[in-house]
Amino acid sequence: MQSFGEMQSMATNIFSAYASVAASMMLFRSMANDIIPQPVKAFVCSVFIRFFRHFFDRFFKKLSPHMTIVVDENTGITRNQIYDAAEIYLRTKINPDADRLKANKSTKQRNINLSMVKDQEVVDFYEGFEVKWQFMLVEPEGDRASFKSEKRYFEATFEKINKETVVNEYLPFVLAKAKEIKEKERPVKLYTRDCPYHDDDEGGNRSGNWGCINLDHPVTFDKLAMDQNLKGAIIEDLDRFLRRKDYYKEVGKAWKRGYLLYGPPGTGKSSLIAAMANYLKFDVYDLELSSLYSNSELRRILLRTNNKSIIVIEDIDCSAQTHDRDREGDGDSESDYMDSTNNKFTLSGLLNFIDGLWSTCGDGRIIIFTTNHKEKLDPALLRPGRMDMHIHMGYCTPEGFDILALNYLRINDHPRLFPEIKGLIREVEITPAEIAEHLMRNEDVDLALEGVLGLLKQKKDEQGKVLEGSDVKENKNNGNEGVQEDNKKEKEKGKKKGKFGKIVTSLIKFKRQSSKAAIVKCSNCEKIKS
Ligand SMILES: Nc1ncnc2c1ncn2[C@@H]1O[C@H](COP(=O)(O)OP(=O)(O)OP(=O)(O)O)[C@@H](O)[C@H]1O
Repeated sequence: MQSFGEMQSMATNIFSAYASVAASMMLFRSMANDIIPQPVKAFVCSVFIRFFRHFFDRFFKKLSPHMTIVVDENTGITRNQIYDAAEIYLRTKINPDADRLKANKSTKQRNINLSMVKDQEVVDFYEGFEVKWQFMLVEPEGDRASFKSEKRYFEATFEKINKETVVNEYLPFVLAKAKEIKEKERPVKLYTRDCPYHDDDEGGNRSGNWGCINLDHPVTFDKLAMDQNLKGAIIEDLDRFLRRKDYYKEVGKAWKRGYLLYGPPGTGKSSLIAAMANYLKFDVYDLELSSLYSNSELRRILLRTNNKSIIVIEDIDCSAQTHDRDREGDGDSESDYMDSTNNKFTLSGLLNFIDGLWSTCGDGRIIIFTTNHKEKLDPALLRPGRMDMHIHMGYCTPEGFDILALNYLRINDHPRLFPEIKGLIREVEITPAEIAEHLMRNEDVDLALEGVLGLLKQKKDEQGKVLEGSDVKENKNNGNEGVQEDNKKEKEKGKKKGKFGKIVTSLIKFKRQSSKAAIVKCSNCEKIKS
């Protein structure tokens, strides 16, 4: 056992040793402070801190059941498709109660998009597991910060056991969903050969012969004044067409559909095409047959159309090439019009393309012919299987008038004037276009309706005189019979270009006068764009 004196001297030794170590440390520290420059000290410290952080991270992450996938905005110099897709897809998953969001809209976009702000989290569920997305933004630091762009990326965190599902199923699902959303938001385009330029053509048609503008046509099926059953049948047909993409492939048929729209001018054929385009979100190609010189040109032009599009050939009866059959051959059979050299444009060239060549290229095409005179059309065009649906657009009916009154005057009824107007509509032939025009003439409901009434009375007088001594046709909407009065034919003479073409022309004019205010006439409204 140690004596008290020995213990005392040991403590003294320990204290003196501690004092000398402390003194040396202080001396060393003050020397280091004087000798080692500040940046070197900062560097040594940061190395230590990084080393320990890395060590701890690795240790604790080994125990974590989660993993994180980083989705950078760019991969090298190109954009990362997954980043773009995640940005679009996650917009639909943002918590509606979020306190802070970003609002974006480019000149090309129609709507304002809300997106995530820095560090914001969005939780998504896929196949029963959770994927937590976080938007990260790193601002550049240092002297040259203003020359560098910020770094943006997403972090997707989920349980490690779901790694395979996330990579092989979830991320492809996000890509597909984003594509779908983009398709829906994309404005429908109107392509025409008259248009000299493209409005944001992402479809890759830049090298083709088509120019395009946005089809800002507000018409939808519910705004169309036409037989409700027919309208329902068209929508059903379009839905079936969209649904059966794989079916067409299975039975070895091209995924295409043909419609023939016929009826007097002003009954809504062009409006129906615009409604179909808006419903399907298909672009429209307005093909002017009179501008074509050969079958090969036609083929080249049609091959440069995008998938999922509507090709419109208006007023097919007015096209000299398609009804002047004598020039093409001498008989009735289609083969008579074959032009083996492909040096001129022929009806058979068009029909062959619709039937055959087209099948080998492209997907999701709708071809629409319009005519005011179905009876004038070449029987080859009407052959079963060529045009899948023949749609008659007739004169206005009382039910059609209800839709027009709701569209233009926002009224469902008018006890004083509706019964008289509807009674006259049953008696006279009047187009929805004529009624629409009169409904738009006055903001005052009574005055607008009285205008329509006056027009109907005037029409009744005129038609009464023309039909003097002859029976009034019982069913004016029955097929094309109602179109055949001579006075109407006269009126339609010289009308070579449909309203659809006129809309194209006015839209192009508007684009050219971008600095001035231009008035663009739409289907059912006068829109002032500036
Ligand atoms: N059925 C309808 N429903 C609603 N509006 C219509 C209808 N028919 C015509 N209109 C109105 O009349 C205008 C002209 O109609 P539209 O150009 O669609 O007729 P169309 O049958 O194609 O005529 P055309 O044979 O002269 O090209 C449209 O912009 C629309 O405002």
